[in-house]
Amino acid sequence: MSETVIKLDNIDVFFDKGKEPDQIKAVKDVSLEVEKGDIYGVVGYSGAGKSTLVRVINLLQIPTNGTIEINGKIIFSKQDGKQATMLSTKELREERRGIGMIFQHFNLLEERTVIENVKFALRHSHLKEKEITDRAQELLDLVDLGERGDAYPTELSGGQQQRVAIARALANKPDILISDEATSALDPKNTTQILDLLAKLNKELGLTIVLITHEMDAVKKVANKVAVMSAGQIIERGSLLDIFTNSQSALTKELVGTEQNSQDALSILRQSQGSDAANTTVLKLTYEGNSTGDPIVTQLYAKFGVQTSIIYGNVELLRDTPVGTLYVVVTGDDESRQKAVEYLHTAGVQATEISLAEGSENNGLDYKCITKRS
Ligand SMILES: Nc1ncnc2c1ncn2[C@@H]1O[C@H](COP(=O)(O)OP(=O)(O)OP(=O)(O)O)[C@@H](O)[C@H]1O
Repeated sequence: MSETVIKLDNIDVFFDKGKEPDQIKAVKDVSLEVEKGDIYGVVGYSGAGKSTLVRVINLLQIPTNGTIEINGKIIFSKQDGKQATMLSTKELREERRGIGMIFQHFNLLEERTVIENVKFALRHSHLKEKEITDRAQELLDLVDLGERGDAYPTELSGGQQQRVAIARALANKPDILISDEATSALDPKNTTQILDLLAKLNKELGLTIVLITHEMDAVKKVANKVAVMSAGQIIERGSLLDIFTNSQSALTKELVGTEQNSQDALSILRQSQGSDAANTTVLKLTYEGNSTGDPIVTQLYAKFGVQTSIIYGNVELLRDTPVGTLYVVVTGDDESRQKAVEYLHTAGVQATEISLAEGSENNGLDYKCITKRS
């Protein structure tokens, strides 16, 4: 059974602007549930409110209103200015130990060696000196830097420094890790290494990760769930697959890149359709796993006598699962086309009918979901 580890209810974070009457509403009425073992991507452009929202999780940012529950315990609650729950400083320190955090800038102590940086995070633990050293070494081994304990941060690459920061963040054995743009300053190779490491920690330690980023590629590689933020609110959320294959808002489509693909497909379709639109249906097909589109499309002719032309296609890796998208034109009588669509449904293919009418919603694309993945 799934277990909720982070529950944010109706969170507002408003900042006063000095003497001005208006406030900056950085987070507006946001609710979010993160379950144990999730890698929950929170994406959006700069200024959307992502950092402010995640800083609320460990009360680095005190909300204006809302309730924060961590591992079933309410650690903060305030509604309409009335405070119901706020932990003491000591309790808060304890709670924060259960939540590690990494940032875009690694914030390492440059005058201390790598192992000393990790040991620094254990200075308030009740461990003895030898135990602290052993634990720090164990953490460095975990992030594949077991041999570099005596190096200084400046002797390491950006990716290695971020791995030290991860080791430090895990020092007190948190069950939640918040990653705030942790790969934003890294090159693609180091980014991949860090994301692979986060995925490994998630899998091997059962670490729950909240991944704040403006890079959809990072989310695509490791997250299982995604929330899209804009102007202080979550405008869309869902499983990684849903967000990529069935995104609703223009911003989400823009972030995942499907908007451009759709527009390319649409313009090809408009050119190729001509006036012969009778007896045809334009479909966007989405399928996951190792099946490829070709056999499915070929089978439609053999089984139902409908002709199917592929107009546009691509395959993406979501986590490690290939997900294909095809834009196809299906030609045949009404009944055969309907049967073909039903067959696609039973074959686990999501089919979305596309209207080519000019001026229809969404820049000419009018989605009507006619089958759903079962
Ligand atoms: N301490 C603060 N005082 C006043 N305004 C703030 C404060 N912190 C954040 N803001 C404002 O709140 C809004 C959201 O900022 P936030 O940093 O949460 O966005 P973000 O999505 O994380 O973007 P970025 O990646 O650029 O940090 C912005 O308008 C920002 O200027």
